[in-house]
Amino acid sequence: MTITHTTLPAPDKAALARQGRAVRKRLQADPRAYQVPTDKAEIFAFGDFLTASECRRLTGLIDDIATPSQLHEQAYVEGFRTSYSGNFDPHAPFIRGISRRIDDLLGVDDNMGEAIQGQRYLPGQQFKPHNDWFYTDQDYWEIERKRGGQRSWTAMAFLNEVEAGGTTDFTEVGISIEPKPGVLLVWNNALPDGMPNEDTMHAGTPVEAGVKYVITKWYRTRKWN
Ligand SMILES: O=C(O)CCC(=O)C(=O)O
Ligand SMILES: [Fe+2]
Repeated sequence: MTITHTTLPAPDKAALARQGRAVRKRLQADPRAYQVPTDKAEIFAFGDFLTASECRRLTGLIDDIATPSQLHEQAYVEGFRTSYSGNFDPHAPFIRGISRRIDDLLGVDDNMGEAIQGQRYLPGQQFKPHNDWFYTDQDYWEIERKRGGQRSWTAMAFLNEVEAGGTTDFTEVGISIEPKPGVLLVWNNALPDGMPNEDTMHAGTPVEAGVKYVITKWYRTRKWN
């Protein structure tokens, strides 16, 4: 029997629906937001969210903090997420400023967001198709449940131009987004009713030439700690 994750109990469903509505309303009213035309998932893009100098500064910080990326799944799958990543110090004024700008854009309280993570992919490195929301039948959920619960929205920014490869592909929606420095992607990991949206499946495809740098901020339904 195949168990799809949408048939599992959905903790935080009401909160996800509520947060979904609030953020959707705010983004759709924002003239800077471009909404990807699909009814499968709510995906928005903002051009020039970060300046060139902010992008440069962030890539330098990623080089300082990056260590091999972790996966939430207990059984580590070889080759699944081969990038290097690390969390920025959320108290550093520069990071706090960027973090607040993302909170503001979404209209979400800053204590709901995880620490911003920086990520670097060298040629051959990738993040295979995955969902950002937690699989609540996995052992890690017991920990995540207590530190903020289910993930709601994701905000991810590209920091540089990649020579070849390294696109962000939403495999179920059928779009492939090329890294452009300063562009911020924002998407709802849940459906409007608060159930996990399987169609938010996405991948960082292998970098073929050059290096790829991104930052990601994941939001929870409750206070993150
Ligand atoms: O690097 C990418 O394009 C995708 C990154 C990603 O999926 C994530 O940080 O959750
Ligand atoms: Fe992701």
